[in-house]
This record gives sequence, structure tokens and C-alpha cells, in this order.
Amino acid sequence: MTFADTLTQRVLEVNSRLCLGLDPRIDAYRDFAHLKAHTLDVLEACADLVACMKPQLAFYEALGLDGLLLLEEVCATARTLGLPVVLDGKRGDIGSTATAYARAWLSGAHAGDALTVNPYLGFETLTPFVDVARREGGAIFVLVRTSNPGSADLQDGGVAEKVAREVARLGEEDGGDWSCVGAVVGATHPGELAAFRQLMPKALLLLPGLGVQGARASELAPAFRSGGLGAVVNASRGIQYAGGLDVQASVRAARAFRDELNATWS
Ligand SMILES: O=C(O)c1cc(=O)[nH]c(=O)n1[C@@H]1O[C@H](COP(=O)(O)O)[C@@H](O)[C@H]1O
Repeated sequence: MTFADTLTQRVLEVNSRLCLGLDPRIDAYRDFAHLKAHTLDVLEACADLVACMKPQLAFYEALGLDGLLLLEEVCATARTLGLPVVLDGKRGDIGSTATAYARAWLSGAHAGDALTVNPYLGFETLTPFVDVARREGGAIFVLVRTSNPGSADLQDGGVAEKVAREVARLGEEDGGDWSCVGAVVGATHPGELAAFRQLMPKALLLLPGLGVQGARASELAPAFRSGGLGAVVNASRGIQYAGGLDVQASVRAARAFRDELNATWS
């Protein structure tokens, strides 16, 4: 099965378009053991409410070896719970190094089912990621339009559209309804979603920005294709730290986001 098939099946199975971001920050906890227990508790408690799980690698890397071991455990637990794993690494480099990144995060022991990829070094540097994703049945999400306020500095002036056209071109090389080359488009830019959906008809869209960054689920309908398919919307802090460290508050937040998203496309 391809990543797109697995994700689509999961979306339909649990009727959720929500991506659970797990970005544990050490300053929120007494110590590492506390961070680990809470992160795994949130994952297990929210699993039934979400389509997939996205750990941002920086938060685990910042914890050293313990963090990398935790990343492995978080990913293994997610898979046991039926959740596809999108590793948020925003990797990108010259071709030979991109090949190493692709091997590191899309194949082998530490692989995610998908990886976020930064296209800034040029389109030829996407090739190693696309090749490994195709071979392994995984996927990449290319940064097209990021959610942050400063994204306009480099992405305006037709640049985001240029990246989107390359994502679409790569998508055409894949058979089937969905490509293994998806795109990140910030949920904080609702007015641009329809154009990006149209430009990249076969791309799965990953939309971060729900919750703390201020995006609203009710404005995201244009990101979806029919049946509410083809897009997942991420919230990280807005779920994990919804009520301080109260796991039940995380569950309530995830349920509310899931329901708001379902109400928007249907
Ligand atoms: O690739 C991403 O996931 C990403 C892209 C983007 O444009 N904006 C963005 O916020 N993200 C990530 O999505 C998560 C958002 O976190 P919250 O703002 O806490 O929901 C973080 O892990 C970000 O690194």
C-alpha cells in the first residue's frame, strides 16, 4: 500500500482529518521521565481521534540520545495504534546529502511513513527523497507555503506557486489518484487554499497552524477534495498542552478540532 492509500483508509476509518503533532518541550515538565510519560499518554489517549501523527524532529533531537530513543518509541506506539507517522524534519540539501537524509528518515530502522522536505536548494534536490519514497511506499511533504508570518519574505512573488507546480509535475509521474509527493500549505493562509488545491490536484496537503497559530478549521474546506479527502490539518501545542498537562483536556481539544474539521468539509 502507498502512504496515500494508508492515510486515506485511516481518515475514512476514524472519520478524522486531524494530524496530532507531538512536539514535547522540556521546560513544560519536571524532568525527562515526566515528558516521556505525558507525551506517550497524550498519544494513546488521542489516537482514536486523529488520522496521523507528526513529531517535529527538533524537539527530540534537543533531548539528545534519550530524545531519539523517545522518538522511536513514539513512532512505534503510533504505528501500533494504527497511525501513519509523518516525520517533520524539513530536510533538504545538495543531492548527495539529500540522499543520506532520505535514507535516514524514509527507509530503514528510523523511517517515518512520510517526511517534510525543504525545496530551497532546488528541485533536483527533491529527487533522492522522491526516489526513496516511491521505492518504500512512503511520501514526502514539500514546503510550498509555510504557516509563519514571515513566509512572505521568500515565498511571495510567485515562488510558492513555482514550487507547487513542481509538486504537481512530480505528481503526474505517479499513477493513481494521489501522488507520493504532497505539500505543506499553512492553514493560516485560508484564502490561498483553493488555488493550491487546484494547482496540485494529486498532492496530499499537510496544513499546520490550527490552534496556537490561530488558523480556524471552519476556513479550510478548499483544501479538501470530495469526500473530505486529500488533506490533514495539524495541531501540536493546541492539543498536547491544551490544558497544561491535563491529558483529558488534550482529548477534548483533539475531539473539538476533529469535529470542526468534519463540519467544514461536509
Ligand atoms: O512542516 C510543518 O509541519 C510545519 C510547516 C509550517 O509551515 N508551519 C508549521 O508550524 N509546521 C510545524 O507544525 C507544528 C505546528 O505546531 P503548533 O503551532 O504547536 O500547532 C510545528 O511542529 C511546526 O514545526
